Amino acid sequence: MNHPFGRSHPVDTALGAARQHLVYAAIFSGLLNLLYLAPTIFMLQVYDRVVPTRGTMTLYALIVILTVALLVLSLLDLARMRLLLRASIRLEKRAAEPILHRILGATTASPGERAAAIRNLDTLRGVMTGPAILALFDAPWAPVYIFVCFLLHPALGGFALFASLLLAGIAITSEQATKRGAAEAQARAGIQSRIQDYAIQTAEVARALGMRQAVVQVQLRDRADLVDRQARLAATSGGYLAVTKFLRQLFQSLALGLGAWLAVRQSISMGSIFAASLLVGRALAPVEQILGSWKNVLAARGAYAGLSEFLRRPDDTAPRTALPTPKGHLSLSGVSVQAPGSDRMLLHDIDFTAKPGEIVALVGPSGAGKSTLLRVMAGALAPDSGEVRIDGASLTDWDREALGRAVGYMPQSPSLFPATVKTNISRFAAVYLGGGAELDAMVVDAAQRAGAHETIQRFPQGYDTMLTIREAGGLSAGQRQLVSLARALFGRPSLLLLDEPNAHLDVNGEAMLMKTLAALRAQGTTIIVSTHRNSLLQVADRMLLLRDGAIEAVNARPQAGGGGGVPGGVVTSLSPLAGSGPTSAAGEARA
Ligand SMILES: Nc1ncnc2c1ncn2[C@@H]1O[C@H](COP(=O)(O)OP(=O)(O)OP(=O)(O)O)[C@@H](O)[C@H]1O
Repeated sequence: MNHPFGRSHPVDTALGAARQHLVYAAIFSGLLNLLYLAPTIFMLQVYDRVVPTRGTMTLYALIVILTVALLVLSLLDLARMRLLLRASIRLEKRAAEPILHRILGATTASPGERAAAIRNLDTLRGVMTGPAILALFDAPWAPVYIFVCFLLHPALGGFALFASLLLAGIAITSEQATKRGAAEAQARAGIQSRIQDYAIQTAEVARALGMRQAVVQVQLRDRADLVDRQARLAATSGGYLAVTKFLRQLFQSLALGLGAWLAVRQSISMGSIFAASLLVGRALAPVEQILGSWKNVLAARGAYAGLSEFLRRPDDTAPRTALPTPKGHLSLSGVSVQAPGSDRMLLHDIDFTAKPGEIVALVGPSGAGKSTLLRVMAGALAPDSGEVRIDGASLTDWDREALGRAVGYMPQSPSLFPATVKTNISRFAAVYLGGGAELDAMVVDAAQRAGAHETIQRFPQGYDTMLTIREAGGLSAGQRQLVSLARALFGRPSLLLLDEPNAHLDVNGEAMLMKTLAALRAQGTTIIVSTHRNSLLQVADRMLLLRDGAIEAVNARPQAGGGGGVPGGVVTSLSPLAGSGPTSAAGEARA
């Protein structure tokens, strides 16, 4: 699929696309603000023209004009709201796709950063139709009201100018005072919501292990911290808002007083007294509006900055030149991976190659880096240095989607989606292949080769059984593993990466898996399989021993009777691999 926004900043592109609507909304705001003057002019005319001349006909005419002006004002207001709504829909349409692609496609982002990115887009879209943007649109028109005040009398104009500058100053001070706290509170709220989701998911374990009290206490502490931050922020911005409200009301009344004083001195007409008060009020209103919705303005700014930062990462979703379907030549050179946020090496300078029709068993003690290595080989995790190549092309040069369809990856935790078993196995292929008998046949073929067909048929609705959002998806650990294996085998991949595929399989399942792997090897599939159990080693051509993130040994398959070079066969070579014995399999492997 083409991602036309992959290379530039998709939010800027989307905002650019919504610009026309925003420009019209700004123009409408101008007209609206001119029409807001209508009641003031009406009042001036009533006091200064109608009352002194007792001109009832003039009054009727003025009422008609005022009614029309207010009607047009309401229609413009409605049209402006619709324009902003359209702009937000446009933002969603243009930005959601590239951002979702990046969220799922970025190899370097943490889950928190991915979750924040989509939340930021929602925030940005929400602000487009909220009161904050209206206040921002109205603010530039305040000078018009001040100008009209000047027309009434320079003293009134000067007063309006002073009042609006003072309130603008307060608004800027408020922004400075709350900026940092707001950003921190927003970041904490994001973390907090993720922790809470996790606590809900793991509630079962917490109940069983008597951890409820403790988990609740920890949650309460975190919540209290967040509430405290938010309360402090609200108190600060609330204080500024209260001062602003007080000053605005005071200034509005003082304008009336100033007008009366000027009228007594016969410098202005009677009508101008009230007009001055209304105009000053109108000129100051946007400042108060902006302060009232400042939280949203800050949130929008933070959201935009957050999205920009996220989108500055390398774009893994950008289209690449189509390469032929891979045959399965895998090579790693100098691959190193660091633990996020520390300099601990999870993988260190890995050099390794595998060719089509070969099964390599990845072994090593717990935490040796087997899963990490498989994730790197699958392109799920980008190495910090070094290169992974498939059929000679670097992973970064492959079109990730096309390559992914030729790769079968089965992670340690099956990670199934809340969809039907068929949809899961087919990797949502119906979206691009369309459904139909051919797809069904491919799904059943994958399930049969994974030894999952019979198991799936025993599910309540067979292949159409819906997996739930719950962590286990409504299946047993072994069943999940079978479905995940079938998904890995879907589409007959040329490179198969399996992370402990037999961890939950029964004896029959394991025997079936070994038969499948042998058959796939015969068809020329490259297979890398990590395991803690010795049985799978019987089908392996080579064994790669990892320890502390580094390759300790690569050796040919141990044959019964020591033919492969490991004295004592597979079983004796495995126990040290589990990390307990003093004699390492590596030593044996080197022998
Ligand atoms: N996201 C992560 N952040 C930090 N450290 C990590 C992360 N994932 C894995 N590790 C660390 O990387 C090391 C290797 O983990 P990995 O899961 O690759 O080991 P493994 O050999 O597959 O272990 P096992 O046999 O228990 O599955 C471990 O020390 C682990 O603590």
